[in-house]
Amino acid sequence: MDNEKMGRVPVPRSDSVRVAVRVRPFSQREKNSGSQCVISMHSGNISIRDPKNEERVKTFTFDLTYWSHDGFQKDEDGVLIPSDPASKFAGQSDVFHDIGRGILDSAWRGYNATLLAYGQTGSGKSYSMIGFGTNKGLIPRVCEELFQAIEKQKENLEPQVMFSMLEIYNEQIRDLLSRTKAPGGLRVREDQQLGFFVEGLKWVPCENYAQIEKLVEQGSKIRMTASTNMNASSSRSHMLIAIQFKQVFLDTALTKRSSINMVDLAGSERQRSSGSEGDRLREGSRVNLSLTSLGNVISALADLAMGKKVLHIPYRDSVLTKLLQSALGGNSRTTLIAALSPADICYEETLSTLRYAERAKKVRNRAVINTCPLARASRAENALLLGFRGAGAAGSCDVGRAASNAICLQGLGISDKHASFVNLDGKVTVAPHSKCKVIVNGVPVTGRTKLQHLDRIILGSNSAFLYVGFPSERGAEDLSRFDYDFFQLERAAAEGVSVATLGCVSPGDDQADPSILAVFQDYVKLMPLVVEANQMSEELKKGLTMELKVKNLASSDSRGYDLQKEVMVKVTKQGTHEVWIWSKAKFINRKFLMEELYQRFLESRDSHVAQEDDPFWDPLEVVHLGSAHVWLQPLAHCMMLEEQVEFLNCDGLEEAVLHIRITPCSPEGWAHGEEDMVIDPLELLGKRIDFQTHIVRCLGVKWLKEDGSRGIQMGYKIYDLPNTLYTKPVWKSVNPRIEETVHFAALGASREFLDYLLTNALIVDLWGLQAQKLDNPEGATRTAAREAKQVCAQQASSDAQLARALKVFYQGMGVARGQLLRLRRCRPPEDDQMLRPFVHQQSQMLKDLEDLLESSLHKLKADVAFIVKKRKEYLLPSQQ
Ligand SMILES: Nc1ncnc2c1ncn2[C@@H]1O[C@H](COP(=O)(O)OP(=O)(O)OP(=O)(O)O)[C@@H](O)[C@H]1O
Repeated sequence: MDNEKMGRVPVPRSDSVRVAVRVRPFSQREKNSGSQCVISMHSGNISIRDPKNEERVKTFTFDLTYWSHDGFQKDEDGVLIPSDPASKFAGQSDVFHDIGRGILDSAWRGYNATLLAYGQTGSGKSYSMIGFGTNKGLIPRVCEELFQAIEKQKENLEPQVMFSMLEIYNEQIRDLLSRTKAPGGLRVREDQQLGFFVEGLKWVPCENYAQIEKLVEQGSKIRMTASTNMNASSSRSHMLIAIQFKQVFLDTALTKRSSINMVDLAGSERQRSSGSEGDRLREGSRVNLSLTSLGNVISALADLAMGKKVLHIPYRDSVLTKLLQSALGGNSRTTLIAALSPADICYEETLSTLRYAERAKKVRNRAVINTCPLARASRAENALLLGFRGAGAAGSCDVGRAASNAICLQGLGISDKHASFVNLDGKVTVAPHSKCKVIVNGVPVTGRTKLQHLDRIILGSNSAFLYVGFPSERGAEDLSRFDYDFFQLERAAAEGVSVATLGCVSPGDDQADPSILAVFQDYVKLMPLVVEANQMSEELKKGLTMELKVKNLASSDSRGYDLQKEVMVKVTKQGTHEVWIWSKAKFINRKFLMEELYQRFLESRDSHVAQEDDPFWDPLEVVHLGSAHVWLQPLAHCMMLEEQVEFLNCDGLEEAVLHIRITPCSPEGWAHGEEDMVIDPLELLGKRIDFQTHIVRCLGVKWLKEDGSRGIQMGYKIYDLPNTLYTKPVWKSVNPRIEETVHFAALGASREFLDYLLTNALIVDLWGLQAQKLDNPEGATRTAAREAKQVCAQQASSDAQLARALKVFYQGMGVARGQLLRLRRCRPPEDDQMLRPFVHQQSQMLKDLEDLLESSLHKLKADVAFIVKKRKEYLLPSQQ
């Protein structure tokens, strides 16, 4: 089974993107036209002078500067070398020495490494990356040295190299190792752990440099190029060569992985100078889209690194930025090489390249070593099987972290002595030690449990095993279907989460909505991560409980349409009940940082971290508890509406009840009477409509029942008014009284406004407020809190009864209002003969109305009397 999972070892600090600049020689064309060199380099600084104004010189500083403009000659092999010892000329080997070696060093150590070549067309990007003839560039040199080093490696290392090569052209991806071109190009997909990846891209396993050399040659031939006005062999496509390098250490069963990305970017020149037209214009703009997006991502990350507030990093804006997501601001050691033309005619472009490079310099990445400890788990799985084989027909073996166990297991949530397997008369059972986590076929077990052939076992957080029974029990099953996802799907099903529970298109229809399927996939992917995060929280004594939730976005649609759902993680601090809601992206990011901290803890037993850097900490935040829909239709008839509506939380359950009144009124605020009702809303067209919203109170707020020290606040937005109106915050009350009125006026009711009233609901959002509290582990305080909670719960339960009673009452009133409206609409018949049945019908309707009013009132009275009695009962003993 494939149960690999990435574990990560931290580096002490985050790395900035390393930026190198390189100036090429004049091209023949530049020489012929008598170009002037506008660039100079001195002690690591690079200066550029404006050819139109000699005085204007701009100087930049970068990590690496390469002068390849002059001072060189060819050796007998055609390799460019310095022409004399004093020359500052930097050849391909110098660039490789700094940049290429850095990439290889990162790869061997298990870091991801990315190299980007940026610059205008013809500035020397391909020369640095691929090279020409004997002047081999970085890519071939890196690959060659990688294999040279592999050959020198010790016996106990098993290296694996996979190679891929693609081109992004016109926002479409083409596999440069495949002769067949997928129509529309290959697609970029997103995976929780892998991030963005290209679906169906060919990855070729390579065993020597010659193979890679052949692949690069083959790929380069296929590479799509089109000439522009500026350079006949120019490329307006981005080429990305990726190498997956995996080292399997046979003695420790540990693997290290590194992903090396080397990107030759398309020319960075602006549209006006490329002279593209027609289809090419589209192509040009789309090439620029990727580069513009890259610039935007770099700018956003640079701002972020400078401490500026950045709401969003636009990785998703282009194919290129998606694929470079981890290279920029993520898990990668990244180098950008900015290729520069020395010529005065390229001044503007070169200056813009230097500015771009300067921004890139500020981007900070978080490169971490990628190790795969779960390779151990699969080894242990073999050991588990072998253990039984060795044990013969009967016996027992313990599994756990400690070396004394028959099967020694590493992994998150695995205790020193975790579980024992017993084979008695050919019947195998498993039993967890103490409270250790053991899950069999998706269900947690607490006692000794019999195992059947092909049972799925999860030990600790996520160490997954398949129990393969004795040969007599085995058939010709396909074991490959029991992959990691199988285990997680089973676990999700045991927790009651499936596509069906999340919502099908229609009952009995297997064809689930694709968005539901996507949410389910997210859920299954995040579920083991949440389990791990909880385990880390427990071991690091962070006291956080994380729960995976599916948020129904329909609650925020004013027309109640069934919108998409999304997963989120509810985080609760155990002692203080503080709550945070994390988006999927935030959780994944945090999980990554948690792993770093946890890894440090494992290595040094030190998990101390400053609060602001603690992935388990966040400042207190306001939590969205739920939304209530108040349908506005009565307003379109100039009718008052008074409702008790539920605030539904993300699970679709009642979070509280809102008591709201919306009253049509005069501009001075005088409530309209029944005589002002209109049958046809169009009668109001163009007229002034005034109404007042009055939020009376909130009832049975669960948020407060869980913790009486909290508060709530409500917010709502009417029609197209830009601002959300918030009620005052109210603390420590399960049934907070609000009593806030706001007057609205539509000066000339438009058809859109009337439509809004007829078809939309006012969405009132309920927000949970929380106050800073200290963890108080004292037992006495806990008991007091528990008692207070009990009283609070009792009170809350009677409040909820009251809320329910009122709700039933108001529902009755709603029906009564409808009947009244119908009565008002009835016009007496012209025909006298029909008058009697009309009167009869009217009196019947009035009678129904009277009955309804009476029974509603009677029920309310009875309910209130019951609640008052109950309240007295539970208040009395505590007063004694
Ligand atoms: N450092 C260098 N030393 C010698 N010649 C160079 C150097 N850099 C570039 N050249 C030469 O300059 C020309 C343009 O370089 P190159 O093709 O690498 O540019 P480019 O930026 O990759 O352009 P494009 O994006 O259009 O492919 C080539 O003829 C190349 O041989």
